[in-house]
Amino acid sequence: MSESCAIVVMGVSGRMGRMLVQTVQDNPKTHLCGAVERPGHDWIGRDLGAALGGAATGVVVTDDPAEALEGADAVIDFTAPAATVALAKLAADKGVVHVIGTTGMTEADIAAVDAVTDRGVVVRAGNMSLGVNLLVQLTKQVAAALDEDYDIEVIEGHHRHKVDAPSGTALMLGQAAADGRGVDLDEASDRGRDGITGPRERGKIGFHAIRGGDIIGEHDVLFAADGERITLRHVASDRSVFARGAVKAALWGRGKESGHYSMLDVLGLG
Ligand SMILES: NC(=O)C1=CN([C@@H]2O[C@H](COP(=O)(O)OP(=O)(O)OC[C@H]3O[C@@H](n4cnc5c(N)ncnc54)[C@H](OP(=O)(O)O)[C@@H]3O)[C@@H](O)[C@H]2O)C=CC1
Ligand SMILES: O=C(O)C1=N[C@H](C(=O)O)C[C@H](O)C1
Repeated sequence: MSESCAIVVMGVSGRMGRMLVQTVQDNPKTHLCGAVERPGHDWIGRDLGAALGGAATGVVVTDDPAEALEGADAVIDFTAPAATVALAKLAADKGVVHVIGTTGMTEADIAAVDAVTDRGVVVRAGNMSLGVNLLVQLTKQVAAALDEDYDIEVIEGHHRHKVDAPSGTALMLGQAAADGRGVDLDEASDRGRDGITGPRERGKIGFHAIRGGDIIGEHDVLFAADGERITLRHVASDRSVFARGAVKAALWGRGKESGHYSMLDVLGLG
């Protein structure tokens, strides 16, 4: 294993892709060895540095993940579910750690990723920031301490370009609340009320999504009872928190036994 971790960034022109390039380049323990965009993208065949409007990096953007993964230690993937599912098999077959930040994945998508973890190392989380992963643990603790007199609502806000709801983070927080309370999230979920909904059903975990402007990512978990409310809140003010977590996951995953890991494993919070 070489000293510096060789990392490929998938979806390199995206909001997270650009932030990941900078974070990988700034980290003394990592270097960028590949950059991938979807077929037809106008960056294909160009030097990544030049495409980003700076100095040449020697890394040429490709639409062929197999080519990019040659000699890589890890690939960091914040793209879209179909791209992530296809990449999971390739990364596992090539022995490359697959760090997945992509959200909006269906149960079938997650099962497809899970299927490669007999031979591949996957680290997947709907949010890679330290703060949110701590909030997940706090949410579980608070939900375990309170009974159903405390109504739980997860409220999230993101930029206008986000395509999935509830956010991956909201689902992590909802799962933590359900785990703390000892209930099944699928049965307890109440998503996006609208119309004559009737009174709130006891024990439900509500989800609400705000979309607007350039909000990077805001999550509240509300515990509301008669006479008092508790709100647990995380606000991301810079995408670097996600990128730093992803790079940490790539470094952590090197040399690990095959398996499907989360950021709680990486951060030692599991
Ligand atoms: N887990 C976490 O901590 C975080 C997760 N996310 C998640 O990451 C994902 C990306 O977010 P964001 O960066 O804002 O989105 P963007 O749309 O800005 O970026 C996604 C990039 O992936 C590219 N892409 C899509 N399909 C492919 C493919 N087959 N091969 C290569 N590249 C592809 C897109 O290209 P094109 O636009 O040309 O299709 C785009 O450049 C979302 O699911 C988001 O929820 C975001 C932040 C933090
Ligand atoms: O799409 C985003 O931007 C983000 N997505 C993740 C999510 O779905 O929770 C994480 C972060 O909140 C930003």
